[in-house]
Amino acid sequence: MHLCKMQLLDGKKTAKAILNTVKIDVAQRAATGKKIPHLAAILVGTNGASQTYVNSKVKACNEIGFISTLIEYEEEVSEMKLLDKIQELNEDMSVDGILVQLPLPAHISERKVIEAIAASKDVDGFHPENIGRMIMGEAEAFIPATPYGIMLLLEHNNIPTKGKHAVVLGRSNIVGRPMSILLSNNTNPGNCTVTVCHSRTQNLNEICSQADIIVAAIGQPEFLKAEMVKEGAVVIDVGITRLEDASKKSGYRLVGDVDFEQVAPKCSFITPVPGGVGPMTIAALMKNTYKSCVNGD
Ligand SMILES: Nc1nc2c(c(=O)[nH]1)N[C@@H](CN(C=O)c1ccc(C(=O)N[C@@H](CCC(=O)O)C(=O)O)cc1)CN2
Repeated sequence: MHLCKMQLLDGKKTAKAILNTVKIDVAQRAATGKKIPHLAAILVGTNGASQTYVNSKVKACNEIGFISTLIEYEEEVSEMKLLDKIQELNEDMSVDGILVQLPLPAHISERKVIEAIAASKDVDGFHPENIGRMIMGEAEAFIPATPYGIMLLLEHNNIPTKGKHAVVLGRSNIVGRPMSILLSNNTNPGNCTVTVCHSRTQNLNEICSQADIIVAAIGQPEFLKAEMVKEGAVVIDVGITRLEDASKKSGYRLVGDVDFEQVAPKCSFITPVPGGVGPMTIAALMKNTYKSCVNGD
């Protein structure tokens, strides 16, 4: 028997509400003759998931009144050509935000590309300058979109975090590491005691089962099982894997890092996949782009 009633943390609904407030702010800017936010997105290759995510970003821009420019390159594009384009966008005063969709093909250095983007236009928040500013708790920092989206999701749904033990599964630069910093900050949401777990962690089940909040970001479908979760925990699922499924029109189904069927009945709150963290990532990116535009006023 489960003691608590599980509630879905609806990322789609929360993202819509956030995007609506940004849309109102953009309309106000337009009415007063101020600059409209402009996002430039670069997509390399034909990875289906990356195409879906970039298209969602362009669609979100259109819906809230941003200007968007989509720049597409073939898989074989040279690193130099990509870096030249980034330089051009850095110098283009009409552009407020630049993102390069990840992952990139193996012949292109993601690090070089990220560092080539002007920190002031790095709305993905991946540039070392923004990471440093985030660690220092500086308000000017652009926070990486997925962890920022999760913080917004916790905030908008009034999830208590102060003093809680949060376990972050995964130590990637774009999710796990920044997530652990944001949750430990002296903010609301925040003020958690954070444990970061990874592939070398010992006693993982024991650590997870002590967590009040679990953020699963390891990219292994249905990794988090019921026996690893404490009754009443808050579970945030960052994973999105496409598994072949001939019964679906798309030919695949989306699966998170959490075994939702098993885990959900034990949780106080849990994010679904799809419709959880994904839409919040887009909403956070739009907020960063808006902020960049306002910074230029
Ligand atoms: N430059 C970046 N690259 C990548 C990032 C990023 O933040 N910046 N994060 C991920 C992918 N990502 C954003 O780009 C992303 C992932 C998922 C979603 C999303 O809305 N997912 C939907 C399902 C969509 C589907 O049908 O597949 C959902 O969860 O409901 C948006 C953005 C890696 N790369």
